[in-house]
Amino acid sequence: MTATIQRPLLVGIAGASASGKSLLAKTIKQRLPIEHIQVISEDSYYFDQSHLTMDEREQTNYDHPNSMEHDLLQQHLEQLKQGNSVDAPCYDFTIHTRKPETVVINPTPIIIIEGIMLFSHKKLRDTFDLKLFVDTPLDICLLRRIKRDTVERGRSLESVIEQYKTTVRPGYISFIQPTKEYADVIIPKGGKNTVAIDLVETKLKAMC
Ligand SMILES: Nc1ncnc2c1ncn2[C@@H]1O[C@H](COP(=O)(O)OP(=O)(O)O)[C@@H](O)[C@H]1O
Ligand SMILES: Nc1ccn([C@@H]2O[C@H](COP(=O)(O)O)[C@@H](O)[C@H]2O)c(=O)n1
Repeated sequence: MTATIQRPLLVGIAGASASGKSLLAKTIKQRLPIEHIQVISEDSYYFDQSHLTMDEREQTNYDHPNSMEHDLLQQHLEQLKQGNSVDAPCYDFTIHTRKPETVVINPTPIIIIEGIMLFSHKKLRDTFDLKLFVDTPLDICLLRRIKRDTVERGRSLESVIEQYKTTVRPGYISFIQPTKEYADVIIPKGGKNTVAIDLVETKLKAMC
């Protein structure tokens, strides 16, 4: 593997919210030389809502594909594939919109993109060289999400439960679960499945 590879290899990791996508991406990243791999989150591509009031932002369905700027993400991945840098948005979950600043992403030999609806957009889906789906039971995801969203995303327990019932669970059933069929590999236990991570590591090293 060399750091001068021209065309980055794009790995997509999809699955339910709090299924363990980020942990899986982080664990794979730790297996490879730091300068060869980076992780991008689909969450950064939620639409900017700075023109809306906080009340209006709270009404948005964040588990519907229309809440994400997938065309921009796809264009950015295409530019990275061609060896160009991109200016990626930064997202703030506590205020449901993008931060004013952007971040420069430079191409690396391997780029992992993780997010719930990555495989729901055909053109975006077709951009990936390897597609992984983290398959975690929804009750486990809910327990993890309650903990994470109250601790890290500034949410109350009541708001997490209400959002889960109205949009998160229905969104998973309508838009995320059906995309499992597009995955090359379905991974139970996510970031703690060392057998699957060993296999992905071997595959990535062979593909670069
Ligand atoms: N296999 C696992 N076992 C136990 N906890 C896990 C596991 N995978 C993830 N977690 C924890 O669950 C929470 C959500 O995981 P995360 O990777 O952020 O999910 P996602 O990126 O799919 O939303 C985090 O606190 C993470 O540490
Ligand atoms: N302003 C927002 C934007 C998104 N969400 C929720 O985030 C989930 C996706 O992110 P994961 O890291 O959990 O994969 C998604 O289920 C949205 O409901 C939000 O609550 N607020």
